[in-house]
Amino acid sequence: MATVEYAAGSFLSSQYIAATVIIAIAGLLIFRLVSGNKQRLPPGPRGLPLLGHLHLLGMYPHRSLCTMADKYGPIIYLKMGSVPMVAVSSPELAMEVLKTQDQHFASRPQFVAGRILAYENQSTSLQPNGDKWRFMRKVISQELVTGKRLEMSQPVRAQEVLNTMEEILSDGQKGALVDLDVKLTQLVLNQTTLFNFSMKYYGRKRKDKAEKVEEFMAVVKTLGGTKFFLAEEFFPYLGRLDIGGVAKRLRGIAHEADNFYNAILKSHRNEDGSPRVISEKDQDFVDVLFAHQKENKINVSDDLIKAAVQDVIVASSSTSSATMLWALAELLRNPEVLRKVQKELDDVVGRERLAKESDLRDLPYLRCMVKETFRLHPTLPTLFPHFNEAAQKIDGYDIPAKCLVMVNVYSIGRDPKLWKNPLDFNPDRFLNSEMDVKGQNFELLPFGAGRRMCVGYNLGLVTVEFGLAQLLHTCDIFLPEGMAPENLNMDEESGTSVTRKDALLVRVAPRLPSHVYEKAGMSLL
Ligand code: HEM
Repeated sequence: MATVEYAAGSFLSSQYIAATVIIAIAGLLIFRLVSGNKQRLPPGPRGLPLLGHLHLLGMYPHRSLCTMADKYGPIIYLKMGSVPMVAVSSPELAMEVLKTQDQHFASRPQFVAGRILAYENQSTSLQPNGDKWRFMRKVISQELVTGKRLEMSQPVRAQEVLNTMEEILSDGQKGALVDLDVKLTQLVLNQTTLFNFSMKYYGRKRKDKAEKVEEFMAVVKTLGGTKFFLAEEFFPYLGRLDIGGVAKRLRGIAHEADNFYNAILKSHRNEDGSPRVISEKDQDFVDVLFAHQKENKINVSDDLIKAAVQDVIVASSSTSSATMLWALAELLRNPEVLRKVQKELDDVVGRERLAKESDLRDLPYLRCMVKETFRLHPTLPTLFPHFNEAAQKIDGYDIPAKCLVMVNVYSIGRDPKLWKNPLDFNPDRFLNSEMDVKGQNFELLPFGAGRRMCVGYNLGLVTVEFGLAQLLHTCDIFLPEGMAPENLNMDEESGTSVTRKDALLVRVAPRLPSHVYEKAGMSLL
């Protein structure tokens, strides 16, 4: 009897357990169903179990999101593995995210790649919304890229542009095809590193101050080309597996970069470790940050300084040079526009002197051409991901907490409802328009808008506009012999920013009388 009782008891007990499990699963499903019904998520395509919609983004997420927007509308909900993502692609919804609800969406997701490469996400662009981020933005906007500082650093920028034009023209005179990709990338990197820590790395006339040029070039290239999405960003439980050894590789790069920044910090310190004494006008970004470290109002660690310096190098260099290269490629494909830009330069600057930054205000067509480039080729086509800590609503839809929010400025720039013949490169569309790129017009947002807007947009803009003005004024550029404009490859390469896939190789000839170059100290051979 006891045995039967025991057996029955045991039987009942396993029935009980099975029932409990079934009820639990059913309860969970019902809860999910009910709570899922309660939430009104934005529309979007059907995802796969576990993977969500990751497989739909492909190599060029901005373009895939643009195609999805055509089907599902200007707000889409996706799952990246276990991470929710919302993409908006209309000026109205961009305004909602970046202006009306700016305070809710002004944070950043904490990327695993950023933890490895950017000193625990301490760079300005990856910091979450908080005191340190506000501090860094304030230092950059009030001490690094103020109108006064930009004016003070103008001769340095101008000299670098001149050196680059001299190299381009010299190479062109030798009959070689000139790789504008290399020349303009090096130009912007020189300008950026001079601005950040008073050293430059490239060119015939470099002061031989900087060491390990190749290593530096490799690090910047790798950082610029890194896609910030590792598998473990979206599948946290895969973290320890490090599939493909990506995290290990990133740690190697981070180590190299760290050695490099340590040397820079050391060069800005005295033997005893105190910051070097230098007049205010000669201070670079590292000096400015050391001064704040000394004040000790907020914990400005060496890591924070290194993260900030690296951020400005990566954020400013790849974006500015890529924009110039897109502009030049469009001009080569649209010779009529090129002729108009050069005619304006001849009318305003003439052929008896070189252009100056102060000429830019009198070159409206050139500035329209730059806007048109930003419209068709925003180098950060979905901005950096925005992030909301708490659940919010956009356009009546529920946005879950901790969601990646992407603003697809690429889609907006090519929307036929907003732009006539959107795929044409036509700067004239901006001629009688008040629209600018400074975050007030949500149809055109190459620098974003609101609290997270690019903090160096004024420097970025002048770098691009002046670099192009000087290049197009001093040089005639042509496609390689026999290449038709429509055959110039416009494919994209997607990394931290979207650049041209192919190098831009051109033939170059001087446009100005030789005495103008001589007077400027340029030797063309
Ligand atoms: C043509 C050149 C440039 C373009 C197109 C560009 C574009 C952008 C964009 C789209 C963002 C993200 C905005 C968002 O997430 O909402 C950004 C952020 C940023 N940019 Fe730029 N940028 C350029 C040049 C520069 C320069 C010269 C600097 C140097 C001071 C700079 C420093 C930064 C920083 C630090 C951030 C992060 C801001 C934050 O998260 O608070 N950028 N940039």
